[in-house]
Amino acid sequence: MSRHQAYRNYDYENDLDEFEGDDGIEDEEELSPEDRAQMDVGTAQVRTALGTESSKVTTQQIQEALWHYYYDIDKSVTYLTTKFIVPLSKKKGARKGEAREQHVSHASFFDDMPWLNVSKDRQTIFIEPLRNRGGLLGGASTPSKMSKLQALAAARKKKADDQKSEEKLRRVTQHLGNLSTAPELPESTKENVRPLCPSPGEVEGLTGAGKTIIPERASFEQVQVSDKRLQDQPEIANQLVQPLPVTASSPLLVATPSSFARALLRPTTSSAASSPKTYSFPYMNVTSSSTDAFSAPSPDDVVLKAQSQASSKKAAAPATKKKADPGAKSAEATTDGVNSLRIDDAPLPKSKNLDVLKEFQKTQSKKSASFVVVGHVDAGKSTLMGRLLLDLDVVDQRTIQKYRKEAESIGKSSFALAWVLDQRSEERSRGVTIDIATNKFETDTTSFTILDAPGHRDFIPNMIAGASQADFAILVVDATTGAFEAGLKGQTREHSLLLRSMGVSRIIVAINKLDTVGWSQTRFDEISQQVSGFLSATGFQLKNVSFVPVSGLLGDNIVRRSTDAAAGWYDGKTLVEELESSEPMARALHKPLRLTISEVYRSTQSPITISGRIDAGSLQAGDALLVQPSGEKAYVKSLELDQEPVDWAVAGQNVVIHLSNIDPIHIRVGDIICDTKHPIACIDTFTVKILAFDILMPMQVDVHRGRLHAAGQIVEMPALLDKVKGTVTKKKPRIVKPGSVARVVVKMGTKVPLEAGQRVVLRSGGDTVAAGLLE
Ligand SMILES: Nc1nc2c(ncn2[C@@H]2O[C@H](COP(=O)(O)OP(=O)(O)OP(=O)(O)O)[C@@H](O)[C@H]2O)c(=O)[nH]1
Repeated sequence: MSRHQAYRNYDYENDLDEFEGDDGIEDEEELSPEDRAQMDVGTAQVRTALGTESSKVTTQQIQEALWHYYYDIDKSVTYLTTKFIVPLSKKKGARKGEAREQHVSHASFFDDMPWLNVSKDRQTIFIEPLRNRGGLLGGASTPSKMSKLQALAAARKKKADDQKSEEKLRRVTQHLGNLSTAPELPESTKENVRPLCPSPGEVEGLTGAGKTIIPERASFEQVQVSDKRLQDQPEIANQLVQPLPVTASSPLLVATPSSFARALLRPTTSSAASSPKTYSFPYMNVTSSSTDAFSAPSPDDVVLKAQSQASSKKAAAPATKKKADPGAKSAEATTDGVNSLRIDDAPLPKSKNLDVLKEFQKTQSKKSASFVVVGHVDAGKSTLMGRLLLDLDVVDQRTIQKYRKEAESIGKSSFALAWVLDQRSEERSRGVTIDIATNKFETDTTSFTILDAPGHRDFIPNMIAGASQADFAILVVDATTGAFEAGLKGQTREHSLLLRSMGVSRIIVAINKLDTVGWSQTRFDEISQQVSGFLSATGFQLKNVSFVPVSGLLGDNIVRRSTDAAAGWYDGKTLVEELESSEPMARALHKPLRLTISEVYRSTQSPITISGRIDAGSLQAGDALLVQPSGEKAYVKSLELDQEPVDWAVAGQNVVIHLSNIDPIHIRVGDIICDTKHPIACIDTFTVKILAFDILMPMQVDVHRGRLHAAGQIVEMPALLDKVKGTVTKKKPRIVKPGSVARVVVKMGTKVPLEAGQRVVLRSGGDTVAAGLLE
């Protein structure tokens, strides 16, 4: 028996309390006789598997591995080998390598290179020259000795040369000291570093005597040597101005500019008349208009500013308030400008600036409600909803005939009604609902949204998504002999638990397929009784639970009363009547906007269209929204309710929103759309008060909230709580048993948009292990 199985079979009520809690928990766990026997057998098996290497590990190490891997011999052997045996041999290998490295020399390094194996007779032999190279033209190797006369002449020449160059250097240094391209600076600022590019003003200021004047639009030929002292000493002047071969008297001889030069350096406007063939560098041709180029807003800035002003009057109000502080205003304007910059150039949608809640109160003629249809696989959920839509004329008979023909062709004629909801080809070919299917219908009093959930256990996450959008639920139970019992052990039970955990309190139990049991009242009563007991144990109040005997396939007691004589014993409400008498949940109209995206797609109205139920708050066309976790802003281009364009929508409504000014990469199913001023936070650790459906311990879990699901881990279990009062009954339990309420801390792999008051479901290994409320 594995330890997990042992946990399941544990007598929690009697024994677990001793096991849990602070006291004595940290003590070493005693092995049971069963564990001890298994440990001994395992140890022997591991030693056999390790063979000669088994001497390298101790019995304690083997037993720790066995305990850790739940007596899995293979895993334990792999662990021991990698941890204790292979590293040793690796280390040995490493030491050998080190030793070898010490003996490696540069010469021996290339030993085995084939191109070094050249036979001796083919190797080049370098022969030393017999005597030193000679002097010029191969003359004597040492220079011949100078005569006394030659030496005297050479010494004089050298002295004269030295004197000449010293004098030259002195004069150049003196004149360099006098030269400056800048006006005299006050002493205090002389140390300051000059900017590399003087401003036009500075250039204009260089007019004092003794300065080389470079007028604002100086051309090569206009550069003149104006320093008198330099003019007096043309030799030095020539040396100084060599890079610009210009003299005061001679005009600069210039070649005709090439067409490339003409294109690149257009003729200067000022000198064009006097010297049309001269060109200036663009940066010397600075005009006041070009220096001011960025002082005024660009045409783009003007357009963006106008758009952002038009988009929201609300935004304009705080801006006017800030008039008193011009500094703050300009800072604000800059921030606004930056914020309004978008890659998408589409104009922002216009807003009618409606008071949405007032509008809602005015037009509240019909209730709107969403319900989720849940139950065990093949209980007949889709068929029941198909029938409902057919009998309410939402779907016409011709469509059903078409479906029937198509379904017949693949041998699934009984699924024709289910195909009204099951639209995917995979769902139709498998005869199984995979994802939530939505549809709408209206009665005299209410506008309903159907959320048809899949029954198969593999698609529980989709069922959770459906339940999170619903005001109430229809639990479909298959009355066929044996099917109900199977369902109660399966998803009838799990779905009910999930509904309760998701905050759904009203359930209509449709006891379906009663045609297969001849409309047996006994069967109906038996099922009603069992389901009542089970639901009340789950936490539902029986006043919120009602039972209707139906046949989805034949349409009895759904929209019309059953005409079957065998069903005459039932005089209660039809399914539709039960739906109409169900009150939708209270709407969080005054809270900040929250909408969980259930679909993202491209539509004719917009490349990014989303749909989902507004959990809280309201929105209208033109509104700015924030998408979390991407943190990107989007705008509501237009809205649809029940496939009709509308100006606004409120909490509780399933809405289609056509978005603009956002890249589709920033939006995914499961993301939250929220108010830009009161955004939902993205967190990676949260505390949740949960009801455990299975044994909980620090473990990996999948966290589900609506369409969002992400990997996480229970990292702490701070307390067990009293189910009714919520008070702490035990601190730091090591495990939480099924049916207990506890406070646990979950750490997520990534940050996700979650906030206090939201309901989450924890799943592990394909099972729902807990559900609860974020604290
Ligand atoms: N006899 C009889 N058969 C029914 C009735 N309702 C549904 N069925 C049959 O039950 C089968 C399953 O029906 P579905 O509507 O696909 O069941 P489901 O609960 O939606 O299935 P999943 O969504 O895949 O869990 C089909 O063959 C239906 O024809 C009914 O009232 N009477």
